[in-house]
Amino acid sequence: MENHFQHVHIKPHAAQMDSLTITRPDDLHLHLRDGAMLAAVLPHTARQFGRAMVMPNLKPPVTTTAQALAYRQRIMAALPEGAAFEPLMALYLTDNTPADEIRRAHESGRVQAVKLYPAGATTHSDAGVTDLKHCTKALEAMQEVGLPLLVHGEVTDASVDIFDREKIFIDQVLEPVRRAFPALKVVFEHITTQEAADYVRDAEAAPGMLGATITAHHLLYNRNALFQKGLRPHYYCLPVLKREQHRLALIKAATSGNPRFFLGTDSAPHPKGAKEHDCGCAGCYTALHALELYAQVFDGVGALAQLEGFASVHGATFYGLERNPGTVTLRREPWTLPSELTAGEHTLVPLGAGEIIEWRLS
Ligand SMILES: NC(=O)N[C@@H](CC(=O)O)C(=O)O
Ligand SMILES: [Zn+2]
Ligand SMILES: [Zn+2]
Repeated sequence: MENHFQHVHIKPHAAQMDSLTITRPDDLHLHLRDGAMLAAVLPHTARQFGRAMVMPNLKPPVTTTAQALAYRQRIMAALPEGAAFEPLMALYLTDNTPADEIRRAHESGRVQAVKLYPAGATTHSDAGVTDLKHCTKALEAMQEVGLPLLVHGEVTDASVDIFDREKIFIDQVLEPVRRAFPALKVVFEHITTQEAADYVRDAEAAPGMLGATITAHHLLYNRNALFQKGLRPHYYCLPVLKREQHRLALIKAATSGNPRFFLGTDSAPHPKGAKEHDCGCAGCYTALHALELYAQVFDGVGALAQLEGFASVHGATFYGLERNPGTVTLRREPWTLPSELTAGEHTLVPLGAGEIIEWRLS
């Protein structure tokens, strides 16, 4: 059982389902990168998902509508022939984002969100926001035109323990910004703690005003995965994996049917050499097998019936989008995940490399 997603407790259920067909899903938090990496990873996402919210933390970051539209064109050009996939674009918020840029983004019809990276919080966040007080005009404009704020929800204060950064972000940043801008739509991205799940579930918010994405890796693993018989860089992401108690709270949230919770893989490709390094990059590569990983989790708690809402309905509704046309089918058909993949001149190691996964996309 060693290499077999041992953290998911399989519940016996009355009628075992061996196949599941759902509306084509959306990945509402995704890193596609650029150039050869984009070309290598995009087909994995386009095979499964109808749309994805593409993160703007390129180097340099996507801070203007013009840059977002140009990036969108590069993504469209990298799509495999005949793929029906639509990238949803996000702007990277900085201390200097003018309100006019927000209006241009909205008017383009192609930019669906604005992303807050607290400066220094994660990969390519150095150009991020040092203090939200610099962003008042931009946030007012977002509130006015209805562009959601997506947050990497961690404080960066060096005195705050890395495992507490998300919990403290709720009180220090998230709740104050939601109070100051009551008509701002907010997505708490890649939540990792019980506190975040409880906050999103319980906060007072009209329908469509507050959401959260949950990754497959935070549903599958607790922080022990980082230290399983040695240091495991491919399980290192931000926010970092947490205790089992938190993983269980996330599973509860994701499988609850609550429309505030939806799928966002945070698939974040980094070349193998940049992960297996003395200062390894944060990010797990899950685009290859994203939907299958989520199916594994939902099946593990007997909640496959909730997968379609989480993966294909709640996120689309939040963003005011129609559901995707078409369906995807998953079958119970165990297969072994590849130990690595070629991505142009680079190698990628997918999450759970070498492990057996129960579900397979047809
Ligand atoms: N999640 C990660 O660990 N890394 C992401 C950035 C992010 O989403 O915070 C990346 O771009 O590599
Ligand atoms: Zn992030
Ligand atoms: Zn991310």
